[in-house]
Amino acid sequence: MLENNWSLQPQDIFKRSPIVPVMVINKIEHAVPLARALVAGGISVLEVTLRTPCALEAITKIAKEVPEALVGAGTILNEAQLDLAIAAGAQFIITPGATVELLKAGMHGPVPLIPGVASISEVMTGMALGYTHFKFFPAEASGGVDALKAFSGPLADIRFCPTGGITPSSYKDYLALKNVDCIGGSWIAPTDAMEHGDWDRITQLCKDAIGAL
Ligand SMILES: O=C(O)C(=O)C[C@H](O)[C@H](O)COP(=O)(O)O
Repeated sequence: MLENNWSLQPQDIFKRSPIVPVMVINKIEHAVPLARALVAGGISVLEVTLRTPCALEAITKIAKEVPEALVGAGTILNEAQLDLAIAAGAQFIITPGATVELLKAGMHGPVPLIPGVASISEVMTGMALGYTHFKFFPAEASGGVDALKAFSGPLADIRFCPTGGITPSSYKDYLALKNVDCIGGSWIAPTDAMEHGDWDRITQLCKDAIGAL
């Protein structure tokens, strides 16, 4: 098992916010207002997906201009992207799946990596390398709440952040599970609200979601 030398530990991320917005930022000018709207609504762990050309720049800007948030990079598929995200200022890394190469690189990196898994075997591969906190992805399509309940038997000490297909009507069911600390979702940062600059709507979505817990 490898030892990590991370600047913070995965539990610091998992325990900080029950909801992690999965952010797809199409325009760089949306990055900071979006981050501020989420923070104003009580959500301060932010995952910026590396799915758009301005994602890395968005991470850099949010890290500099919204210091009250923890900003991480999502959709990291390989070591090259891992290095770019860290250089951009990502404070944590989330991957949709996990290769052994990426798991090893993440363990040697300066910030925590949360590997994506969809099966017990994938968790076991991560555990063998020292990982204890995982993204369960795609959560709904991989068995959802029932799968995570089943995981808690053999994988008693492992924590999950389910993501993928989670909605305002299902997120509480996931958060009620004993092996779940937080969930990821895109509904909290809708593209149309960003396009219209409707930051108040995003803040309200956060307040509603957090307030209902
Ligand atoms: O790109 C990634 O690495 C991802 O993490 C994918 C996202 O987790 C899902 O797209 C979540 O989106 P929703 O299902 O709309 O909540």
